[in-house]
Amino acid sequence: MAPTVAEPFSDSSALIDFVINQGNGVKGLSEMGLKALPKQYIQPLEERMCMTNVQTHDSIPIIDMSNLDNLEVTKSICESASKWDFFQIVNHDVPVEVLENVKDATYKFFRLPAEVKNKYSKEHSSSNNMRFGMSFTPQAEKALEWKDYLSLFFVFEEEAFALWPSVCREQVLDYMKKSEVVIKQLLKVLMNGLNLHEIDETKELLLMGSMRTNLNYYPKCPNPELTVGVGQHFDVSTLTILLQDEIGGLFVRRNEGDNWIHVPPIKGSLVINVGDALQIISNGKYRSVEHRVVANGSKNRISVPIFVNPRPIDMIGSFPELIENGEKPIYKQVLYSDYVKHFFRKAHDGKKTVAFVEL
Ligand SMILES: COc1cc(/C=C/C(=O)SCCNC(=O)CCNC(=O)[C@H](O)C(C)(C)COP(=O)(O)OP(=O)(O)OC[C@H]2O[C@@H](n3cnc4c(N)ncnc43)[C@H](O)[C@@H]2OP(=O)(O)O)ccc1O
Ligand SMILES: O=C(O)CCC(=O)C(=O)O
Ligand SMILES: [Fe+2]
Repeated sequence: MAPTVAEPFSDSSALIDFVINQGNGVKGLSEMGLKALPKQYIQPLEERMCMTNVQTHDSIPIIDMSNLDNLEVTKSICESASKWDFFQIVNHDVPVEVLENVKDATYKFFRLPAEVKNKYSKEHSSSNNMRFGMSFTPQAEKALEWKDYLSLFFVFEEEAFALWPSVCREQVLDYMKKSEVVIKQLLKVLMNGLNLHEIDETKELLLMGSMRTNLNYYPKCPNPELTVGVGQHFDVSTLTILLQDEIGGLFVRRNEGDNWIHVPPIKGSLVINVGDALQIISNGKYRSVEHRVVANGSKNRISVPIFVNPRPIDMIGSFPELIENGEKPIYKQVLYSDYVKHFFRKAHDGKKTVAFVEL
């Protein structure tokens, strides 16, 4: 009789226990040297990336931020945001050293023992503002995503210094602080592009009143073509500022049915995308854009998005100044935390969360 290959886990609950409850994550699974992808991660065909749907002759814009006083530059930011919704910036004000430090800190966090990382899980975290987890919303997903993350919601510095993991807190705080300058520049340019020249305190809070930084870790995967790193989704932020490493694997598409476009890693660049909150605030003039991450068969990948958001307590809706004469608001007013909870309640299914507030 042919020898049988021993399954590493007796059943599904043993795998969930190892990955989620004990905090080993998919990183723990990957490091076991599995020869095949566990069935819990096998995505239905429609969720997998099909390489024949990738467009190779187009690329997203790359904007040099070194001369923001130049009208051509601000025009290209607004055009990139409204035509592409996704672009990369280079020569921005976030020092390369800050970016390298936060990438190193991400590796340091994920290399911690499972029991240390698990102190930040939903069940054990001392604050709702820090969460170590796997996949996106495992309780709602038919198939899990091949990703671990640490999510850090910034409330104030004292809390971050007291509670965030010591291996990454200073680096994340520095990355957020330095990025804030760039975020303000981008939002100012984008609002100017819609003829809104005065961003008062109330508007600034609606545009960038809260920030969440996620550290994403996508371990190498035995059968990358059968699963996803992150499924097709739209961010719920106003803007997302994303630092990716040199591995690649992030894809975007503007419209359902379009081919996917790869976002190539460029050293020192930051990837910018519009999220749902800016779509709502601008009454659809800037649009959030669908994106996804594929799994990788030979390399681990990390990324560090900063989600720039309204505050959870804010009611959001289109800015009256951005609704031109005769135009009607497309979206209902919504409490931002209700919007985000709605996003987190359902799996990544490629459906637009913004439909939740369409009038
Ligand atoms: C993880 O993989 C991801 C994540 C993403 C994220 C994309 C974004 O655009 S994130 C930007 C989100 N915006 C904000 O965080 C700012 C506003 N924040 C809030 O409104 C609140 O902090 C809150 C997120 C709604 C949490 O409020 P709270 O009152 O504490 O509500 P809970 O009951 O604790 O949570 C509700 C529900 O959401 C789940 N959840 C909460 N935080 C996270 C998190 N950081 N990551 C994942 N899931 C989270 C929580 O489990 C609750 O679900 P239950 O089923 O347990 O009820 C894009 C792509 C990815 O793959
Ligand atoms: O890892 C990436 O490149 C993108 C991650 C992402 O889309 C997200 O965390 O919302
Ligand atoms: Fe995203």
